[in-house]
Amino acid sequence: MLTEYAGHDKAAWRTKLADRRNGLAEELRAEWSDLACRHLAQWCEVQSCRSVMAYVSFRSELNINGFIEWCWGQGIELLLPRCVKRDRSMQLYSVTEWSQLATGAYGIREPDPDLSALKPAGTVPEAIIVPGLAFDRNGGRLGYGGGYYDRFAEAVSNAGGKPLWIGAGYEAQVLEGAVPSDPHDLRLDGLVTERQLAMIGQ
Ligand SMILES: Nc1nc2c(c(=O)[nH]1)N(C=O)[C@@H](CNc1ccc(C(=O)N[C@@H](CCC(=O)O)C(=O)O)cc1)CN2
Ligand SMILES: Nc1ncnc2c1ncn2[C@@H]1O[C@H](COP(=O)(O)OP(=O)(O)OP(=O)(O)O)[C@@H](O)[C@H]1O
Repeated sequence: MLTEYAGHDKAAWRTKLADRRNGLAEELRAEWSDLACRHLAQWCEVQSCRSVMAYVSFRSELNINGFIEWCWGQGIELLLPRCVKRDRSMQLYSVTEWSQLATGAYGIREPDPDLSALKPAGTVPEAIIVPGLAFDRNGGRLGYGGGYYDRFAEAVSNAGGKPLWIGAGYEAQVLEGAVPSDPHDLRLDGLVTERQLAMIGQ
């Protein structure tokens, strides 16, 4: 039952799921990350994507750096978020090389505002690749609890945008049941793992 996960229980889930992800061997994480990057690139090619919002992995997250570099090679506009802690919003920057990043909020490598181009508020990428602690097969996602992506999804929706939201993680992060979910939580359109990129409900 979804209600049994409501509210503060998410915290216990986060600890358990972070431990599980941290326990995956580094070598396997690298191998799985490479496979997922290939699925992402292939999917972008089929979609003829011209702009993608990605993330720079931290801790033991699925590393999509290979995909980011593939986008650069293809001339696909690559957007990365910068956290604004004050109101827990995210601003988008267009990034063309790693040297434009600097260590930012939470120790995550983010666009350096002096070295990258800020996109106007309301910019809507065609696809948004979303990190997380856990996912389910119906578009549910559990993040770190900052609500950054949930707020961003609301802003995108208010701007009238309809991007494709693609969760990214290892198969080991995909729960067979439903992840704890609240009404404000972002729903994903697809999920990429080392196994495949699958659209939800297909
Ligand atoms: N690579 C990457 N970038 C991302 C995210 C992400 O999950 N992965 N985010 C996705 O939202 C945003 C950052 N959100 C974060 C929110 C909380 C914590 C964090 O360290 N939380 C503490 C516990 C709570 C606290 O101290 O405030 C922790 O986990 O120890 C980290 C990132 C934006 N950028
Ligand atoms: N659109 C929103 N507007 C205002 N507050 C929000 C919004 N979405 C989420 N929040 C708040 O943000 C907090 C964190 O939400 P939640 O626990 O769902 O985070 P999460 O999705 O796991 O984290 P993240 O998106 O950062 O990875 C909650 O207190 C929630 O009420």
